[in-house]
Formats: sequence, structure tokens, C-alpha cells
Amino acid sequence: MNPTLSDLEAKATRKKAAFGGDAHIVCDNLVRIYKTEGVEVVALQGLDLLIDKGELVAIVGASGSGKSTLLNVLSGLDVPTAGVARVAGMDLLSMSARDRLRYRRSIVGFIWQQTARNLLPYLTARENVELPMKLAGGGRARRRRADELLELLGVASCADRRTPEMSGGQQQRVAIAVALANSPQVVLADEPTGELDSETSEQVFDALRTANRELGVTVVIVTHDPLVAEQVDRTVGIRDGRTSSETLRREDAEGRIIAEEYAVLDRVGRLQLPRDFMNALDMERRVRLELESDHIGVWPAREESTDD
Ligand SMILES: Nc1ncnc2c1ncn2[C@@H]1O[C@H](COP(=O)(O)OP(=O)(O)OP(=O)(O)O)[C@@H](O)[C@H]1O
Repeated sequence: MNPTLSDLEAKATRKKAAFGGDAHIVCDNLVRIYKTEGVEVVALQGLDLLIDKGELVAIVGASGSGKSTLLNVLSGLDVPTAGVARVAGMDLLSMSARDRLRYRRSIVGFIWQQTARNLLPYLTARENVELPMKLAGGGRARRRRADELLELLGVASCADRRTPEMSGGQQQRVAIAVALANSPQVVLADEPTGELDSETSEQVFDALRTANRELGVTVVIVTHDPLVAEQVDRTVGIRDGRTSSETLRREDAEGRIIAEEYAVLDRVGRLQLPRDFMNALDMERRVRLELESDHIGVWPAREESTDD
């Protein structure tokens, strides 16, 4: 049954929980301004984003939209200019240098686009996976955990190979094992399939999905490949340093995958109408809104009368 208008009014007066509540990743009005030689570039312009524990989310957007800036903030490499960024309960703006090191070592794992940046070429795959555990003071179970991770990601056969003896896709799957070595709560991947062909990309993507499903780790993948984004439950679109749209995928009763695109509503109620919708109805400057019991109607403004 649809709610009545008085139900909606009662709901509106109820107190709202703090933004983000217990989300695993919270970005609230995040701003990052770069200053170079007196010129300011606003890379993030009040970005809001919530990701729950155990989600697998893709972040898409055109070049320059702010995706890498966001990922650098979430990985603890960069500090935003203003706003709130919280991951696994840790405040990324006020964290001490010591906490930052701990955060980067054991709370987040990272996978870069360039395969060469993820692995040391003179170590075998197994040694690469063992290295972060060694740096964090891990004990003798290191080798067993490295082998288990390589097995889980389908690259057990590469354990004794060095980087030049592996394909690009195998290297990226080993890189995922390296990122998972210290059992992080969150894995961040910046264009992890950017240098790979579509078939190999699919294998790397499968490996990320396996890590998410089997280990319960929250996974955030930045990409500008819309096809890659089709393989996740939620895709967040970024435009001009803000979240602009979300696509949610679900299965219907017949098992068909349905993707629905939503506009993002910010905390004060602003939303961006798609340009093609506005053009189709000649919407400009103002629209008329009407609250119904289960939706809000948006109409073009009435034509001004030209009669005298
Ligand atoms: N270190 C920096 N100094 C100055 N400006 C920067 C710096 N890093 C990024 N920018 C600017 O901030 C904006 C967002 O850049 P960002 O790299 O986050 O975008 P992106 O969506 O990741 O792009 P791409 O898909 O090309 O990697 C761009 O205008 C970029 O030029």
C-alpha cells in the first residue's frame, strides 16, 4: 500500500541518524583543492559517498572527474582539504602519522593500474605476497597464507615465477593477493584492468569478486571502462568532483539482470536531472514540483502568458 501524505509528513519530522551511520566508507562533503603555481584546481567539490561493509563498488567517470584523487584520499596517500573521510571507523583527516602507517599497512590494500608498480620483479609471486606480511612483523604462517591466497585467486601455478614469467592478467591477480596479504578490511583498485585486453580483464575482475565474496573484504574499483562497471552490484558515477549517478543491478524473478540508473540526491535535497531528460521537455531555469503519495512530479515551468 502506498503511504498517505500524513504518513510522509510524520516520517519527515522524525530525527535523522548522523550521515553515514555505520557505513564502512564515509565521504561527507569532501573537498580537495590542488594549488600549483598560484592556480587552484578543485578536484573534489563536496563529494558524498557511502559504502557498506562487504560491498563491491565500481567508481566511473570521465578523465579528470576526480576518481584518482578520491582513491588517493581513501588509501591514506593524500589528505583532503576539507570534509569528512572515514574508513573502517578511522578518520583520514585527523589521523596521526603512526596511525596512517598502520592504516596503510593493515586496514587497506591497494592495486595500481601499472602491473610493474604492484610487484617487485626480482621476487617470485609467493615472495611478493609474503613481503607485506614480513614488513608487518607476520610470523611463520606467511608462506601458507601466501599459497592459500594464490590458490584462491587462481594463480597457484605462478607461485615460483617472477614477474617477467607471468602474463599481465596473472600479475594483476598476484597483485590482488599482495593487497590481501595482511587481511585488510578494504581493497582499493585504480584501473586494475586498464592495461589488459577484455578477456584477461574478466579474469582479474573475477578474482576481485572472489576476494569480495570469500573473504568479505569491501572492494572499490575505479575505472573509466563502462563494461567493467557492468559486473558489479553498484556503480557510482562521478562528475566534476561530485557523485552524480548510481546504477544498481538486481536479478528479477526470471533470473534476468536488471540495471537501474538513479540520480544522486545530496543531503540538502539537490539532484542533477539528466541533460537529455531536460532537453526532451525543454526544461530550463525552473521546474514545477508536486508531491504525490509515492513520488514527486517534475514539470516544465508554465508558459508565461504573452497576452497584454
Ligand atoms: N597533483 C595535482 N596537482 C594539480 N592538479 C591535479 C593534481 N592531481 C589531479 N589534479 C587535477 O584534479 C582533477 C581531477 O584529477 P583526477 O586525477 O582525480 O581525475 P581522474 O578522474 O582520476 O582522471 P583519469 O581518469 O584521467 O585518471 C583534474 O583536473 C586534474 O588535472
